[in-house]
Amino acid sequence: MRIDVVTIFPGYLAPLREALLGRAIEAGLVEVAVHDLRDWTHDVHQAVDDAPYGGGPGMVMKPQVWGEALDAVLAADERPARLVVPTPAGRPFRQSTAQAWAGEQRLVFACGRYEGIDQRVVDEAAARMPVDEVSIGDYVLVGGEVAVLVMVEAVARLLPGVLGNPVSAEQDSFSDGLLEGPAYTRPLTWRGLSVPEVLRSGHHGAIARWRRDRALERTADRRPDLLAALPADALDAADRAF
Ligand SMILES: Nc1cc(-c2ccc3ccn(Cc4ccccn4)c3c2)[nH]n1
Repeated sequence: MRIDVVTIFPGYLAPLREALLGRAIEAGLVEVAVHDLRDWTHDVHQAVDDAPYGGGPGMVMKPQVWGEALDAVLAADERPARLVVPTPAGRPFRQSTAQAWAGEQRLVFACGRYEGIDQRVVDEAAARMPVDEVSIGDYVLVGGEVAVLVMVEAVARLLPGVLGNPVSAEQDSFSDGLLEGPAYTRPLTWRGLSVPEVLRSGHHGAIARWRRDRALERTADRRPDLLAALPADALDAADRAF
């Protein structure tokens, strides 16, 4: 997969080159290119924003600069691309979104700032490629860069070879519709707190049942919406007894 990010703050994307994802890039499992939007300005002030038509607070990012930038970035590789535009007004980005995007050959992320990007950039792009306007949560950030870091990590970890132990991607929180339960490691007792006995019993059936019960308990407590959204056949009799 090739990932391109266009932003006026390229430095914000430096963390993509760290740790697990950095190693995946070095291993050639994923390519990442970060581009400075200002490279496609032509005025001395390198203007990327202007006042909003219709008035209102803040500034809007200019369509001409974005149009030239996206044309150039898309032309740099023949693989078909999906354009992703983070915005507070987007459809929710979920694990299912990450799973769908993990199958793409190419993702191009457009990081807005100010009050966002002129809508015509999205509308014009949508005439020639798939475009997703997505939100990573119900809170307002200052720009799209942090959202891109979140989404790139969620997608990249699903790519073959990126995670050391691929099984864990399948056993993700949300992959079975429930939150993950508590996890423990050594020491057996820490500050007077011990590890639940069952986890040391060696009884794999009992351990699986205990873990499922803790996941159900936590989901009911913290995300009842997820529980309500489970398909009817997702809970077996033992689950219902819980
Ligand atoms: N889940 C999300 C995504 C964002 C996000 C993504 C991109 C941009 C580009 C600019 N802003 C600031 C801004 C503030 C007010 C209204 C519009 N935009 C962004 C915010 N916030 N929260």
